[in-house]
Amino acid sequence: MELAFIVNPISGKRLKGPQRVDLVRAFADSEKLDAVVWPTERPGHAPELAKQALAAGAKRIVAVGGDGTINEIGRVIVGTNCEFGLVPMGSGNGLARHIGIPLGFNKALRLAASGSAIKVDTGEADGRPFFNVMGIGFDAEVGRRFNETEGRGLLNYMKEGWKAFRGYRSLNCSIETSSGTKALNAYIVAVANSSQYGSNAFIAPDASMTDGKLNLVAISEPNFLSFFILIWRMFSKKLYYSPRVTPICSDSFTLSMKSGGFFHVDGEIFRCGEKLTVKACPKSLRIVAMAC
Ligand SMILES: Nc1ncnc2c1ncn2[C@@H]1O[C@H](COP(=O)(O)OP(=O)(O)OP(=O)(O)O)[C@@H](O)[C@H]1O
Repeated sequence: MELAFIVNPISGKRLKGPQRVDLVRAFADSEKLDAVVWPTERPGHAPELAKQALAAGAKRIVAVGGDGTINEIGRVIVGTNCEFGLVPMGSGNGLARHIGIPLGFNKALRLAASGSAIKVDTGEADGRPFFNVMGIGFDAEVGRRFNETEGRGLLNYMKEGWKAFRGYRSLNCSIETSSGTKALNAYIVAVANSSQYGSNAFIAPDASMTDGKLNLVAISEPNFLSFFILIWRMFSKKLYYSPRVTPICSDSFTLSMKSGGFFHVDGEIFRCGEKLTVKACPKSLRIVAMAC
């Protein structure tokens, strides 16, 4: 078996359910690919299927889903020789957008099956691989709320963001890198491997996935007006112009907080203690990409 398509039938909004799986099967048949097409049946199923595909000798595994599905499969592939293809079917598709994958289903399928792969960096937070963005503070709080709602998409994400904004207070943390330690009172601390959360909301507009580094972006507590200005700056790639934003580029970060809390990796929420180590893993993933 050359190729394995792992299809999350419930992610995003387009072509949901069995028809998504059928379309991938029809594509694999029409192109006469030496491929299997496996749908995921529950959360946590994609990593099991990815392990199965690796054990069966797949040379390329294609994730058909959103950033959560990409993370579930990517964390099995990272550090191996197996190539990774993406067919973006999520609500934000941050990683796919960063690496120039077409959002159209057929174009993306074609590229994922036959495009060439390049080696890119990945990140690790508390030992958990991430490919797009990880974060603590407000960032993790919005992710936690978003995961608990049925609704998907940018509008629902912003709705949850607004609800969280009304009750959230910043956290004191210190950020240690090889060039020193910085104490901050931050509302959001995000560490980005790619440039955007998804839906063209750029948290680290200058991020590169081949520089061996990650981009930490700390944002101090906004008021009502600056909350909306920050959002506008994100969508216009101008976040770093804000006086509330501190960007730091490094190959590793140790974040120390007064108490433990939550962090997210690519939108998946986990608990952390008072210290959280985030590091870059240079050139650790072979991914089909048009840009990086
Ligand atoms: N058959 C299934 N039923 C329910 N949940 C599933 C199934 N297969 C996968 N999942 C879970 O669906 C979750 C959401 O998937 P994913 O993140 O890819 O989509 P999304 O949230 O719509 O997109 P994005 O991450 O871009 O916002 C994942 O955490 C995954 O574990």
